[in-house]
Amino acid sequence: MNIDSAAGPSTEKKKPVVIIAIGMAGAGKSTFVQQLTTHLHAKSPPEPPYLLNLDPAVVNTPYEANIDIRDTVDYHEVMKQYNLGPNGGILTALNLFTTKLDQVLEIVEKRADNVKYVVLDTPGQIEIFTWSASGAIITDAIASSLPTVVAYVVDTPRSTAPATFMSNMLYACSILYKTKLPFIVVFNKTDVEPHGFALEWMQDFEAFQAALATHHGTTDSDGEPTYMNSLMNSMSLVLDEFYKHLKAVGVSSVTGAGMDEFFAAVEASREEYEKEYLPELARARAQREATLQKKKDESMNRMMKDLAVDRERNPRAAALDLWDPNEEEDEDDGGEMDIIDRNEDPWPGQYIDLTQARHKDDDPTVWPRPA
Ligand SMILES: Nc1nc2c(ncn2[C@@H]2O[C@H](COP(=O)(O)OP(=O)(O)OP(=O)(O)O)[C@@H](O)[C@H]2O)c(=O)[nH]1
Repeated sequence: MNIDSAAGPSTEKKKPVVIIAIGMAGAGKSTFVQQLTTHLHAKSPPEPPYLLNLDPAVVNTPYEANIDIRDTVDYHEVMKQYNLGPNGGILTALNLFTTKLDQVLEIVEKRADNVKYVVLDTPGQIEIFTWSASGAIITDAIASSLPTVVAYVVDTPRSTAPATFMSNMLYACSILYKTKLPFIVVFNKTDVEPHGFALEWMQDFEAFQAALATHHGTTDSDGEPTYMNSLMNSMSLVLDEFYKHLKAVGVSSVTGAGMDEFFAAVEASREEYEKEYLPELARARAQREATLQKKKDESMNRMMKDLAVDRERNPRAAALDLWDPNEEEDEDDGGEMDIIDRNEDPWPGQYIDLTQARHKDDDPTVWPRPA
């Protein structure tokens, strides 16, 4: 953070917070990211965020991304070469981009001292990011190096019907339990529809049930509650528990209303990340390492036993099988940077189309085809 010079040399610099903007198509993610940027630029001194666009299919972004997936993967080429439709194309483009994730992280970490926020705009088709392996890899990799928060953008005017609201909240719930990251529900477009009704439904399940009872289509021709109505009634009790684990704010990405509240929620989420997510991450990592070490030890013991048996059976071959210290080691292929950080000066031929690699005779790379 930019405050440490004022706070004295002993104060440790805070890491930037990564905000992952997720939401249904048309919820306003890109406009929200643009409004975040405007808000941070307007601060004194300005705090421009570091922006990553992960939507390969977006035609225009209303902000200038620092790293843009479209610089690395040509989504139309991916569709053509792999014979895919739009969703398959976006998913495959994201998979190809994920193969370069180490470079992205390296660049982001280099910028970490100079920015307070890193913002990720995700593909319009929500499930492509939230339910794909690459989405999970990107989220986990980022969250294991920097404090990360999910901003789940909701189209408020389209969520006023209890059934739509509940579907949206169930989706949010599934993302929360999948990522386990601090979670902010951002009720967007409050200039069109204030989000008071949503907060009330989240705080008081009886208010939600009352809204459900009065909403048309929730009773059958005999005036009895429909199956859907009963289901949603029960679900509202389940979701009541889930609502306790998240923060909710209302914003307008057009007027900028609610942005201060959003950033207050982000700061609270940073603390939550440090207190809850990090220890859990360390525990899971230690467990994984212990399991891996156990497996390694087991296979090493097995191999040593097999080797001993082989040597006993064939002592002549064993005598020839010696390590030669003069033998040359395999050379490291060096980490050539392909990801473009737009903050740096452009250079000729910086555009790298990953999909074109398949066509170069001298390049043996074969991109994996989707299953
Ligand atoms: N009135 C109003 N309109 C908004 C607001 N935020 C976004 N919009 C509009 O909603 C539409 C969708 O916004 P986008 O930012 O493109 O939504 P998105 O979620 O990025 O959409 P995808 O590209 O499909 O992922 C656009 O017409 C925006 O102008 C808001 O706060 N208020």
